[in-house]
Amino acid sequence: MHSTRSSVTEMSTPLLSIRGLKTCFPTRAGLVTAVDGVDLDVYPGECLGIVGESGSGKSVTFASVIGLVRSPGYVADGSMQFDGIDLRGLNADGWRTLRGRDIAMTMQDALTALNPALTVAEQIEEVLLAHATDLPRRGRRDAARARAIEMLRLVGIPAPDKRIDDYPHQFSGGMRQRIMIAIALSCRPKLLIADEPTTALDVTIQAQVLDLISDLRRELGMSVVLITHDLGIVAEHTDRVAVMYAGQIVEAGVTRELIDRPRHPYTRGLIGLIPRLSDLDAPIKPIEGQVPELIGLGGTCRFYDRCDFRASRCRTDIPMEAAGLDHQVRCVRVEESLQ
Ligand SMILES: Nc1ncnc2c1ncn2[C@@H]1O[C@H](COP(=O)(O)OP(=O)(O)OP(=O)(O)O)[C@@H](O)[C@H]1O
Repeated sequence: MHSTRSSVTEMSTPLLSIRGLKTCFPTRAGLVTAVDGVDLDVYPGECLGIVGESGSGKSVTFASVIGLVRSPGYVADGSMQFDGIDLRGLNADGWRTLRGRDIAMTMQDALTALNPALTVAEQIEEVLLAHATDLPRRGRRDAARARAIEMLRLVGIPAPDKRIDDYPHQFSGGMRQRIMIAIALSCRPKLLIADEPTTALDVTIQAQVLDLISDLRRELGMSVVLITHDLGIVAEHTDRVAVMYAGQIVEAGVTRELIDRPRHPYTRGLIGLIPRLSDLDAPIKPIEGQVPELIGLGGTCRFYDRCDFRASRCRTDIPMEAAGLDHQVRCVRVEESLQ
């Protein structure tokens, strides 16, 4: 996301800057390149959406950013700078400090991410005692508990002073998601990575949790990366968006512009999946086919097999090109496909 830049991005230095990120998993079938040459910037205070079908590399990209790629996977190439820190140069201690304090990530499934054997109080206090730098030396534990209750109140848990001593299974799915957000935000991180924060929730609770993240972003002045497969959520809650397909970003830009003027045939397919408010009964036409196996790709556009506009000149590695103000696209047939 460089080249032509809009007013959203031109004034500030990115908080997180990723260039040429490549993350691989050795498997029996061969080397899976789950993330292949990703460039991304996240600016202070913004919400960046990462959208794409299942298996496009969204989670692995951000697992790489927080140093939690599952073994035997590894970051094979690229650079990642966060607030002046070279993330690839961090040792285990460095990661531990950064993860609790400056970058927090909420996982897709709150029930498995939370520890079932510890009360909510114990889980939030553990993070605070390890990372909060502004708790008083005397009465640290009491101060951590008070802060934990305040966090639960902030994310909308009723009667937080009583519920704080309950275990995760005593809460509903929506409440558990809120608790995970409370834990993630308890040290006031500069960056929150929210991976599918609402997939498991019904629509009303979904909207509440997403509104909560937006409100807290404004209140705490943090940046948010919102990972989702739902472009409808992106349209409502993000400032900029990157569309991922088969380990690469295929289109990126300011959300409004990208939704109003999508260029890549894949993005246009995803937009076709947003139900129109005026016509909720209209049939949704899914994008036919599947994301390709991420082994030995290269030498052709990755969307080739599923694309209605494929041509012989798509049989090469396609670079990202500027397509407008802070708008880039990885397609050599943009003009023809728009006619
Ligand atoms: N542990 C692993 N071993 C082998 N391959 C893996 C592993 N984890 C991820 N991958 C590969 O990376 C690809 C991208 O996974 P990732 O979880 O980033 O996708 P995603 O876009 O976040 O999808 P979802 O929305 O389902 O979470 C997978 O399709 C798979 O090929």
